[in-house]
Amino acid sequence: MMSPSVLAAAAALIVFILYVVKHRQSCGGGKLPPSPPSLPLVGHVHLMSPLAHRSLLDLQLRYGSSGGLLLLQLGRYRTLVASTAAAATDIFKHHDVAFASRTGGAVADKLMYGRRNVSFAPYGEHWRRAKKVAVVHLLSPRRVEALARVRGAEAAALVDAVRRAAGGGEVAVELRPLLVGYTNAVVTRATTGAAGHTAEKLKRLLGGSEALAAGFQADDVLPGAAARAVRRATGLEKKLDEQVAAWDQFFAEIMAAHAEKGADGAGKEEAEDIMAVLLRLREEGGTEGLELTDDVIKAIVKDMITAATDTSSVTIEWTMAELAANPRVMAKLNDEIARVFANADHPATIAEADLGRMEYLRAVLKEVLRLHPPAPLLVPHHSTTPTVVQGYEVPANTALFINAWAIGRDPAAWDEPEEFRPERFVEGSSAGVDFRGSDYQLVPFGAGRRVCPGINFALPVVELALVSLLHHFEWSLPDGMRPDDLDMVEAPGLTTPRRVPLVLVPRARLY
Ligand code: HEM
Repeated sequence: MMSPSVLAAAAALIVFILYVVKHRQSCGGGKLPPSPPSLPLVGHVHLMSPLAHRSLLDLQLRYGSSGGLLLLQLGRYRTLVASTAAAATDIFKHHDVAFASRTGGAVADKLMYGRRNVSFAPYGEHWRRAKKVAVVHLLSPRRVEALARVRGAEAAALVDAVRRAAGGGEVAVELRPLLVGYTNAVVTRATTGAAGHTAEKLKRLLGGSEALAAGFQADDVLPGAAARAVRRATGLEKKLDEQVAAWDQFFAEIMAAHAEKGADGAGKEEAEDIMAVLLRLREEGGTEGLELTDDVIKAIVKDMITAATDTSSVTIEWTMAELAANPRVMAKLNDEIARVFANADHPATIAEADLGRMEYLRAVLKEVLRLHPPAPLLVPHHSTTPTVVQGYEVPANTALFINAWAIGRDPAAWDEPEEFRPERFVEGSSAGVDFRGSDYQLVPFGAGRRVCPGINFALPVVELALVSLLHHFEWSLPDGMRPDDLDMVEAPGLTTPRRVPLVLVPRARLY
């Protein structure tokens, strides 16, 4: 007798063949963007390595159009890949609405309450309202400003954690757990108002979800019912259900705690966390037309937590790595920090207002995000109408990868793109280029309608941690290691930390 998993795989294959035949028939007859040779059924999946952004740049260079477009069949998704600043410019300037939706799937549905969050929501009224709530009420400059005390306290805790890890001597320290601890603590406090035990719980939940979302899934290759059969047969469905239940329980407890606090929070709007703001908006009716059910509130808070935590810690780790790899830049940034502090009222404490006076710090951060965008393919977009991009027809229902990692290395947009040189943002042809979505050669936060709404939240979190680490410690490579020895390759995933966690030696500075 056949085992359930063999039966499921056979059923999946049949459904998949039917799906591919139907799908291929639905493509129009215009001039499509160029594609590499494909295999029956799998399309181009076999050409992808786990580091998709790197495979996609290789494929672009071999098979792509001169403008930077490539069309692939990745499992069940016909996928347009944009790998140059010119291609990104055309898409964001002229076809933003057409590509403003997201690819979906049962896993995203399950993990995000039927995609009723912001980042995975299909383009439409729910997304529009939820994003407005996020921009106007949750991540506004005023609310970000109100979290300054939280950031200050957690940055001080990060410095203490480094001191403890170094044990008072000059000991090599692995930075990642400390940085994840820092961003996790800031984000937990900002979203739920809780700390300590709650932050630990959240860290475990985030770890579990990441493992489930990593790599190519049955969902990416097979249509609905077949993918579900494979998930069931492989035990993934059960793990997913357990994860979903654990997150839901977590949020139910946080909501209950907020309800208990009740009117205590009223009148103290400035100190409100994101969950509290959403509950208040529901109460007051100022929800921009968004129906804020319990599930929608949970979906949005979960979205903020998952979008904010790893992206920020990954950025800080890459920055410290580039500084260790480029001692000249490290020394210049240290000088800037020392100069600003020498003129500050309290030279030992860091005021966020001082960050705005650190022009070179911002240039360093731009250079890091150019070479190491934490989400190298952004979040995949999806087209809802047919379009013509750079003269090529792109049918509706096409996924879109904007390869921000490749665009940051586009030789038509950047002088000596592989060189780490923050000065390019201060003088020369790239001076003034910013990452907020209007300069399409630098899109670590995306651009257009789907641009990241968390930029203002992320910048002080990242910059305050960096300045704290550099102001309180001198950093060097472990004994015997030279800057060129640092491995600068990413680990696979939707967000890409360093493949090799960064280990550096801190030496406390005395003030
Ligand atoms: C260094 C930190 C961060 C980076 C590099 C980053 C990057 C991104 C990218 C690439 C996207 C997708 C853009 C696109 O699809 O075109 C995105 C979307 C999003 N980000 Fe961020 N992000 C960061 C921090 C944050 C923070 C702190 C928050 C919230 C507190 C946040 C909330 C979101 C949300 C809600 C979306 C979905 C927007 C939509 O689909 O309309 N992000 N982010």
